[in-house]
Amino acid sequence: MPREPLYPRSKTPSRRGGCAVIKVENVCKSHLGRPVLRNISFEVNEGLNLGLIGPGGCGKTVLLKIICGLIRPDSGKVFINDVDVMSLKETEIAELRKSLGMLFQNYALFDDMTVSENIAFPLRQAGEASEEEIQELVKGLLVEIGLPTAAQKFPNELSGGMKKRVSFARAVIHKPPILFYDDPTAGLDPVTSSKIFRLLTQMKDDQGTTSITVSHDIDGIKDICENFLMLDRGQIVFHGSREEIEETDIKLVRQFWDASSDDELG
Ligand SMILES: Nc1ncnc2c1ncn2[C@@H]1O[C@H](COP(=O)(O)OP(=O)(O)OP(=O)(O)O)[C@@H](O)[C@H]1O
Repeated sequence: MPREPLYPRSKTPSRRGGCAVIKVENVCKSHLGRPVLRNISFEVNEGLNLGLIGPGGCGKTVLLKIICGLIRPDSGKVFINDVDVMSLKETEIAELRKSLGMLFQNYALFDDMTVSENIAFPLRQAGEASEEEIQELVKGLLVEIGLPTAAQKFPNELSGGMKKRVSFARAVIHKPPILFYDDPTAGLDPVTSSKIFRLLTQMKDDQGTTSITVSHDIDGIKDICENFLMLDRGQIVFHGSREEIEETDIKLVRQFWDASSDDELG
């Protein structure tokens, strides 16, 4: 029998029919006196995945953290489903984050919890699923991420790549309507990377998830994102569709896109 989504999309204010779910307006951020993000504005429409690309240190992670409410910008605004994230109190931001899925580079697994407990954490926090449902979902996800026997292991018994896969499972288990992935396949072998990209696409196709994916794996994200935004030294240098980025004559963008694709092939 088809189950209701565990985190029904209607629980968060949403605009449908291809409307903007994530809106970033004139965001600026400096760090230690240096500009990290300069006047960033863009939107991500419902059900789409935006690929956020650019050279190391150009500000991708900081931008993602600002959108999730983990870092405050110096100026500018972020709206998630029309809610002005900056206007929220800490407790409200914490509440909003429960409806987001986030996968950041530093895994952030709880060391004193087993793999199974780590993955189940967002569901237990939401308090909407029965223990039986939780166990079933965890088991299914463990198979999908290729770790069917790791349920009772602790994070310190896992390799970096395994931790990454567990973090991915934890980010998606509550089927959040909005997902942020910071380099979800970094450090993973090609087979596991394509598994993760497949799962990510499945989330989008099945749940209509809206997402932003930071990745250095251009070949990998080419097929899973509809649009791409490239940053360079904190500024947007490109925003458009896959067709547009493949045809762009902006030299910097061309070079980055082609070189990154070649790297992956080599
Ligand atoms: N809390 C913070 N707020 C603002 N800027 C920060 C903060 N922490 C680090 N930075 C700076 O932000 C800059 C951009 O870093 P960021 O991690 O966003 O780059 P990135 O594009 O994700 O790089 P990579 O591809 O290597 O992961 C760095 O120069 C860093 O010093």
